[in-house]
Amino acid sequence: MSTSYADDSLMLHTDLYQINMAQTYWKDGLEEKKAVFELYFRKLPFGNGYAIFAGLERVIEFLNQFKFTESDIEYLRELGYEEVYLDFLANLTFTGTVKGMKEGELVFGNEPILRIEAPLIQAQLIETPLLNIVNYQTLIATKAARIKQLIGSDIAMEFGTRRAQEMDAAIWGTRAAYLAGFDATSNVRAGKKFGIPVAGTHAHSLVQAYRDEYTAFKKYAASHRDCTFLVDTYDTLKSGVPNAIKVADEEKDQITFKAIRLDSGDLAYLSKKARKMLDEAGYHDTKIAASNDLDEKTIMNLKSQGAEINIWGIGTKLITAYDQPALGAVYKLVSIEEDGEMVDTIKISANPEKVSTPGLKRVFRIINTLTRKSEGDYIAMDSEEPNSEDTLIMFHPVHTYVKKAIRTFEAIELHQPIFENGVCVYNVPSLAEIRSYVETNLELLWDEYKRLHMPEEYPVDLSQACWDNKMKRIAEVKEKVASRK
Ligand SMILES: Nc1ncnc2c1ncn2[C@@H]1O[C@H](COP(=O)(O)OP(=O)(O)OP(=O)(O)O)[C@@H](O)[C@H]1O
Ligand SMILES: O=P(O)(O)OC[C@H]1O[C@H](OP(=O)(O)OP(=O)(O)O)[C@H](O)[C@@H]1O
Ligand SMILES: O=C(O)c1cccnc1
Repeated sequence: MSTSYADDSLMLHTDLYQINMAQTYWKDGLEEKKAVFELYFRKLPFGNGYAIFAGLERVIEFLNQFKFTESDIEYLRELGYEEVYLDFLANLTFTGTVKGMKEGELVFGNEPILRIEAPLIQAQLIETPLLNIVNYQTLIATKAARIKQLIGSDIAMEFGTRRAQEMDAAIWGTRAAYLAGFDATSNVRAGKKFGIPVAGTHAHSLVQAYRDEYTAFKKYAASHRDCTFLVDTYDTLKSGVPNAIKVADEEKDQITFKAIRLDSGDLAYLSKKARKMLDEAGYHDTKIAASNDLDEKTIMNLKSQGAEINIWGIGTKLITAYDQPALGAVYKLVSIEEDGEMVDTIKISANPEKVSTPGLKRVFRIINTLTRKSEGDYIAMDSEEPNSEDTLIMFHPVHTYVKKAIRTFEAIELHQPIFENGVCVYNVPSLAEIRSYVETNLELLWDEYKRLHMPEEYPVDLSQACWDNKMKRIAEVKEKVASRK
């Protein structure tokens, strides 16, 4: 049996090693030592050309409630932590400064999505929950954006709750899908919690319960104005569609025959045949919904076969990010206080793509003022002002010979102040605002970056100063290592 606590919190929703590292720092008298961490992923998911950042609202909620409760401390006491350390933890509040992208921002590999400046202990304790939130929600938002991009003005319904990795994933996943362009969800709690439109049809069990399709549709029609009938329980074309039309004819003035739903068989073939039958019966406005393990690949396939489907119900493959179940965002230390000064830190790897970029940085989206399209993102040191430069040189951070010079540009800073010294200073936008932000942002990208298959690589470049700083730190580390030999 699990135990419920009246004062439950998410403070222990972290890895034990964070609490152990915090203990080391605290014991060493480092509770005020400042650190700067950045949260970013390296590789875009699903082979997509962009990702949609989601999760900020929950990150803010978490940081606003950053406080160990009595039962948290009691549990840590049971684990054997010493009393003086527990006293310190019990009094800990979040005093850090956070900058980051807006929710719904288009994000790319290797650019800091969130930047946390805080006492090392605090910054360390929040690593795991922040990654947990951002990794999942960003992944689902990106998957949803791929699907919505493909279906355009067709309706996308999120049906995944029964298949989601538990309840939190269903709720926050459907929010991520909605902000990235989905139109509705079947999850009623998500409707109540976030104001997402809820919608739904009926299950095969309705037909099975009445043991007869005609009766089931008739009874449904007697209790609902808007009707979508699931027509594939017995035989879609011989029984399902004819029964739906018969009931609609009989109940003409009582119901709106919104749609039929197909959930098995050859969806292209059945939808074309069903469309013809509905049209012949005069139901030109009745739509055809489809479900059954759909994702962007199947939908593209169905579209290429001329499927007559205008409502797509998508569950398992969206909510579980079936073809890539993790984003892989990381949280890296980029600067640390030493003798009262901040010094930049680096993590070296044999793989040049994995070498971290040291120092406090800002991210700019470089908009070409002639085309109003984005030329790429530009990561600069905190003190740099790209807008004051006449010509911006953008070069690939690994293959540096790949470069371009841009003269007509506007550099839009992507990081917003989120927390200042522990106080949230960010005006959290509504979901509707986030949705339209995603839409207008996608307009900034050339189509080559947006195609679903093998998109062009969107440039995420370092300023010269940022690149020089990185090279300097690499040289320093190499020298240090060499002198130890
Ligand atoms: N015309 C089509 N072209 C490509 N894929 C299709 C087409 N029609 C259906 N599909 C997809 O093929 C898969 C069919 O899966 P499956 O064989 O499990 O379903 P089924 O037998 O039709 O129904 P059931 O769910 O009852 O098993 C689904 O993912 C479905 O979305
Ligand atoms: O296929 P997904 O993308 O995961 O979408 C959700 C699925 O959930 C339902 O099936 P289920 O067999 O659970 O119940 P049903 O009896 O209502 O069909 C529905 O019919 C969809 O097929
Ligand atoms: O409303 C529906 O049709 C629905 C809801 C959840 C899962 N599958 C279908």
